[in-house]
Amino acid sequence: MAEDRNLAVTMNTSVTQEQSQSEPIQAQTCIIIHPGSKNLRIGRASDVNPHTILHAIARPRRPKGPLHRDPVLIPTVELSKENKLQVDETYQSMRGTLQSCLRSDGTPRPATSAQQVALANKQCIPIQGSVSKLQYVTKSDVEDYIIGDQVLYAHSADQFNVHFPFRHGDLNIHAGVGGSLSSILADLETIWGHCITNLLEIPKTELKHYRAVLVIPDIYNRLFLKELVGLLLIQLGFGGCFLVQDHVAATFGAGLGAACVVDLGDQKTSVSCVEDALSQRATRIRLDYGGSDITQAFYYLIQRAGFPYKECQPQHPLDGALLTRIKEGYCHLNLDFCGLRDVNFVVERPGVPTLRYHIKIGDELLLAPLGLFNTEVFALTGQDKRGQGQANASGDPEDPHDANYLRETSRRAHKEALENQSTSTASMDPIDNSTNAGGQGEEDLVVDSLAADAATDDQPQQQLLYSLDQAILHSIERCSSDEMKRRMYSCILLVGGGAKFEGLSTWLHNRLLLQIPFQFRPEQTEIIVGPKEMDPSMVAWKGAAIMSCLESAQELWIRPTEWKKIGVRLLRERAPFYW
Ligand SMILES: Nc1ncnc2c1ncn2[C@@H]1O[C@H](COP(=O)(O)OP(=O)(O)OP(=O)(O)O)[C@@H](O)[C@H]1O
Repeated sequence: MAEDRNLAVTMNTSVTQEQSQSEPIQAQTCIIIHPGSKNLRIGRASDVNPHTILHAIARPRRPKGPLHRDPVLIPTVELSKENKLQVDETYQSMRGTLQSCLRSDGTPRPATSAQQVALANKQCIPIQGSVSKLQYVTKSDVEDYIIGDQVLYAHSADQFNVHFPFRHGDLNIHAGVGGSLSSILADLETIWGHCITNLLEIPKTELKHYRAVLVIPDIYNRLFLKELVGLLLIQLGFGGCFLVQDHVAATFGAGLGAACVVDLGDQKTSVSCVEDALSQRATRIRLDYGGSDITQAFYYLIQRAGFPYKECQPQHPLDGALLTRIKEGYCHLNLDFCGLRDVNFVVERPGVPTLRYHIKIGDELLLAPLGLFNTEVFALTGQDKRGQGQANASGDPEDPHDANYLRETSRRAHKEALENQSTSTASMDPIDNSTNAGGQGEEDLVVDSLAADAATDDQPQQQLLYSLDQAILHSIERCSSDEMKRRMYSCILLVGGGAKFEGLSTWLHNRLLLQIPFQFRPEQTEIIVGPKEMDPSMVAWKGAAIMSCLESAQELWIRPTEWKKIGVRLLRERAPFYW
């Protein structure tokens, strides 16, 4: 019911004349903010593309204060013997599969081995260039903080604390310094405020004339959302804001009414089914792996194939960024690319001569992204990786109609209904009594499920670490009707930077074709990456920009005055998603 109401809010184009006149839609005064675990995308709704920066901040460390440096790449872990064996066996079996693959013209595809690659790189000596003009940023260069890509150059000798406010697709709460909710909100205020002033060139004092749309994760934590609205309206001082889920925004960006949306980010992969601007709650899945895990898997593989840049330290920000660039430039899922391929890269560290490498890499380029379909290998970056679904709503002291209230009133109403039933049935024919017993059973079920809801408040539903194809199948299986399942199987939208691997859509298509249940098989399954030639990592941002200008979105805006007065209840009433 609540979902239907919100659907009406989002899609309703019959905003009253008065409202639309009083609030003209001006794309230049709408700022769209899409924060990610690695990247921040920010820009005016009227911009063709947003500014994309590393979503990180470095702050000078206090003398003798605690040190905390969030890594650029998700770190690898010490593998147990069994896990190491499992990872190696999985790669071995993947290599075996590649050996039996055909190219698109039907000819056998020659596979490469790690030994072949190691042999080809044995003689590789890097070419030394001139001394790099890059410089590390030191404490004396900085007044308060460093933001964005500059953070990669924050002096390594423990002068700075480095924070990424988002990790694994959600706020990066941790027990270390800078890991509390208030510290993270302070970091976000600084980073976003800095971008607005310096990249968008809007003075902070002017923000009351601007509105913000915040793109939030599909699976969200209500407490965090409440704080983020406060950050936009009170701390940053925007004149209005609304929140939109990234998957819903992606369907707007792609111009689709219904799609199973798959977001391949840096540290998470999320899937959900969206129809008419609503992400179906039961279909939401977030998995603990993304592009960063693929980069680490790639490094693991090339190390075993004699990677000649022996000094590489993936935990060093500049090497982490270098490995990421090589992955982005060369890794693929295209079976027509085979044999040893030339890979060129330059190692550049401030103040020392650059080193240019020309090396060969073989099937490692394909095996690394194939981890998306063989998730056992992601044990490399964590042996307890999981998936999760949307947590149930919990109580909020500021919201008199919070989930607890709804649960209580449902229980009371249920009890009264039962009492009424028993008095009325007492005077009835015993045959009718038995009919009522059946009805009562049904209502008990409702109460049971409400009780179960209470038991799982705030606890994200734990799920298995599905592979990409399994996650899509599981998500679609949870759609409420067969018709919807059919629609979702016919249109799968891939977004996020990780969707850019060449050949990913064909690979996924082939995997899914074999597994879609016969009765739901659509005439055609379309897998869309980069709709309308858009960069897949910008689709959600674009969608939010489009939404902000729709007349139907005008009733979603939350104003600072009403937020101060009414608070979180406004989100229940206005959010374009089930609160
Ligand atoms: N051409 C490419 N090929 C493969 N991967 C790419 C390419 N370009 C970017 N990526 C990867 O995409 C990821 C970043 O994607 P995106 O910006 O969508 O993530 P994010 O929003 O910051 O993170 P998250 O969604 O996990 O919160 C990085 O891991 C990056 O290496």
